[in-house]
Amino acid sequence: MTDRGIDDVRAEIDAVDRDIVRLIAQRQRSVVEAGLMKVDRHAVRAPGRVEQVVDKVRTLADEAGADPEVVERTYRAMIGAFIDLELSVHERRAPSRGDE
Ligand SMILES: O=C(O)C(=O)C[C@]1(C(=O)O)C=C[C@@H](O)C=C1
Repeated sequence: MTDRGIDDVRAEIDAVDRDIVRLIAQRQRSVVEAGLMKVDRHAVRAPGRVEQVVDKVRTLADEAGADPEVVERTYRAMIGAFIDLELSVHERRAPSRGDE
């Protein structure tokens, strides 16, 4: 038997969430910088790069003892949100001519 209760486990989850959000903020700064370097909306979406990232994090998940399926789905959702952010940053820098 353990003395740990649900509050202890949730405190641990909350601490992990603080780390995750801090790392998402760090990742966001790099993603926005990458978006500013790209020439058009297709380059922002970079579908080949998305698959590379997903392959890489599935391997990292295996090594770390995380479920690769959970990690892949988390990353696809996160990258989708980052693509929207990059597109809005890109659009503000170079308003679309509607032909991309
Ligand atoms: O690697 C890039 O080019 C990025 O902009 C980063 C990132 C990502 O979040 O991983 C975001 C948008 C692209 O679709 C591909 C990958």
